[in-house]
Amino acid sequence: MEKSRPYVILSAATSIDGKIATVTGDSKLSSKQDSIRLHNLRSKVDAIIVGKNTVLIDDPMLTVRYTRGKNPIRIILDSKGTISKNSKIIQTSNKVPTIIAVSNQISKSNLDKLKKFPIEIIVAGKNSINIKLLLRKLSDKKIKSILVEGGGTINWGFIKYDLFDELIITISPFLIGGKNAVSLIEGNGFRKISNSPNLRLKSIKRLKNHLVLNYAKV
Ligand SMILES: NC(=O)C1=CN([C@@H]2O[C@H](COP(=O)(O)OP(=O)(O)OC[C@H]3O[C@@H](n4cnc5c(N)ncnc54)[C@H](OP(=O)(O)O)[C@@H]3O)[C@@H](O)[C@H]2O)C=CC1
Ligand SMILES: Nc1nc(O)c(N)c(N[C@@H]2O[C@H](COP(=O)(O)O)[C@@H](O)[C@H]2O)n1
Repeated sequence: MEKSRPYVILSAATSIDGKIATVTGDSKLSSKQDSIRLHNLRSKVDAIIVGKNTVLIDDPMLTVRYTRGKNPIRIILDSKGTISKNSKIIQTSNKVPTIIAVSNQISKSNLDKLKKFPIEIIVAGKNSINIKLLLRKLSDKKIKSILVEGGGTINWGFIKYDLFDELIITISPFLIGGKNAVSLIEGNGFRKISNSPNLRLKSIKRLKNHLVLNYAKV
């Protein structure tokens, strides 16, 4: 692992067929027990990252609620700074530390809108967000551990550049199907299995009908 970036854990709940949301964006795959596990994990990391589609579709809080513990910093990857001011993330930015990562593509008007809220804006990249550069900037801010909570497009962004250390996937007892449903990993994917990162199964935990798989990069 490079020293210049935080420790990165990719986290998601999938159906048995590897989807993280249906075609309509329904994504509640975890059980209550698994959500408690997730919130416990959230309380142990310095920051959570999600993509802008996840904010648009889920309107998440990304806080610790099902257990006691500190809220991590919330980081949204949103090149053009299009996040809605009505989103829970923006509306609670006075209570939970929040960073919006943008690129040079952001318009002045979007930047001005974001600057009205108590959020930090980090510019990292010319077009899309340069994740490697962003991680370096987060490292400079003493952020040592990050939980990446999707969606599929963001997951691919971390996987394709080999910018993660661990993978924690809950396999939920559902079958979703549909070529337009969101997969754990979107994007172009690898052309050969030999291009995949090598993963070592660290643990399997059974939570009734859910299985929590924890893989580490070899
Ligand atoms: N079951 C689960 O565990 C989870 C399910 N989900 C589900 O996933 C779905 C959303 O996933 P998805 O549509 O893939 O979108 P994402 O949430 O992954 O967001 C993708 C967007 O992030 C922006 N982005 C900024 N920088 C980058 C970068 N370097 N690499 C990739 N993307 C970047 C892009 O928009 P731009 O170019 O404009 O910046 C891109 O379109 C939702 O339905 C949600 O419910 C999400 C998380 C967990
Ligand atoms: N681990 C996991 N299981 C699921 O079933 C999920 N739907 C998700 N989604 C991620 O968690 C966010 C919601 O967080 P809040 O409950 O609003 O705090 C969601 O936006 C995804 O990032 N994860």
